[in-house]
Amino acid sequence: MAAVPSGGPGGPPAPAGCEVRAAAPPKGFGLFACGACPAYTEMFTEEPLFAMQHSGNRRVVAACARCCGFIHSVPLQLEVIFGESRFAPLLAALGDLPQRWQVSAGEGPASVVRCAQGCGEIYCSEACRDAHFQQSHNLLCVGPLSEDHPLLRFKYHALEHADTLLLAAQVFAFLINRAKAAGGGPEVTRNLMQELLCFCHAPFREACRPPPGRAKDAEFYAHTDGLVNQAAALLRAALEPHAPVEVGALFQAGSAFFSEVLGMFEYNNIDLEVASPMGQLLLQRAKALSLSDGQALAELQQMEGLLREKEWVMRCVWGEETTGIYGDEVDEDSSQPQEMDTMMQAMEQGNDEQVVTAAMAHARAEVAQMSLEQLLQGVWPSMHGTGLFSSVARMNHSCAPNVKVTFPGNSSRLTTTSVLNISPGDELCICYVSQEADVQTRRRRLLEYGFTCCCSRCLAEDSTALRKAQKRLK
Ligand SMILES: C[S@@+](CC[C@H](N)C(=O)[O-])C[C@H]1O[C@@H](n2cnc3c(N)ncnc32)[C@H](O)[C@@H]1O
Repeated sequence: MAAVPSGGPGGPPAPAGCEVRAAAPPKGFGLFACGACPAYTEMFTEEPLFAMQHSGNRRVVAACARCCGFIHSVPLQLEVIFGESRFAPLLAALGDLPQRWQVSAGEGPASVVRCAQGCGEIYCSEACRDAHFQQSHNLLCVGPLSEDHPLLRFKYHALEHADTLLLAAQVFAFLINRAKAAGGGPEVTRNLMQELLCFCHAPFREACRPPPGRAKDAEFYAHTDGLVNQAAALLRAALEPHAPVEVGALFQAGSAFFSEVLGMFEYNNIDLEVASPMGQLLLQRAKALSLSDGQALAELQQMEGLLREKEWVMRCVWGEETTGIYGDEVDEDSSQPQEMDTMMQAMEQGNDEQVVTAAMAHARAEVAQMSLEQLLQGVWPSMHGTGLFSSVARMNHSCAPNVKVTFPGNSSRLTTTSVLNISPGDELCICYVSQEADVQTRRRRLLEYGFTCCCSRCLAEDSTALRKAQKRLK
């Protein structure tokens, strides 16, 4: 595979009050504060360059394909969570309650905008639909295509292997659209590729992590190379008829640039998490219902039945695919998603049916014990996805960070907030992993970003651990 130079300066300008410059080796570039900023102050907000909802999360949340916000439709959100046919009677029994809950919450009537070409993508507004179409969807919509079209085959390949292949396709479609808007041609395309390469640090084979227990051996490299080459060939075949010259430039070095873009999403991605409005909406409605009114009581009972079923679904069907929290990243103390994964795996493999049935019955019994108040406080699934943000992509890691990233609105727009007092010239750092984890766990997880953390907290905790171990040996 031909080499593609990557990393380095460039990219979009830094947000006001910040600058991108070289950080202390071996960190590469970093984002630095130009002025002082007191702790717990909002610093800047940022839209992603590229973002998408995890494909597994689409099973429980109806989110806008462009802004990743929850679609404003209580009926649709319930249809998605209770999508299996066994829940059809439950939804039918609700009648028009979901629409009434929507309106009573002051949300206005439910509104879902669909892709005009019938591919199934949904949006929160026409503005989002049109912007998405202009950015990349015009080249990636599968609505009008036949089953054997390379784009459909690419999408099946991506769904089977990695969501980030779909994000890489967004990047390629975006670059083609931008190149054409700027007059087109190989030179324009190469310049745009160069802008993106400042966020790339390694090809996919280097940046990706193997499944648990699997070494990065020759067989693993052959497997990942094969996966990337196959995806690149399908994407090239799908895009080439639209823009042969620009696509020629994107694939000039075979699948090398595609692989760099995939590697970029391994090292640079930010986990998107947008909280569900459903819990709050139903809580408000429940508070508004007067218990003295017979009709209101009936509505409350229906709501209670629905919430009980939702709790059961969440206990039985939630796994890492839907939460977007994968393997190692699950906090040691939150065992639920892992339990559910084990259960789902057992179900999928068709073995140990009794264990699964017993676990589901156990979940049912637990949920039956919950009071209405507990049910109303229960968590609804969040939108989980992945995004690339140009400024945050320049922020290095610290185990004692001075900045945190949140998604306070109903969209993928992130907000950065200082968590310590910041002085002019300070490097702005976030924590890439769980701050609560011990030094060994943090180091292991950070290896997935291609480095060993040597921050002062790690060094202090490491030497304490070493001293304790030495004492035990004495
Ligand atoms: C999101 S990027 C951060 C910006 C990057 N340094 C640059 O030059 O564009 C993540 C990459 O930065 C490097 N990095 C981040 N924090 C680091 C740290 N504390 N020590 C060493 N390298 C770090 C690693 O190469 C990591 O894969």
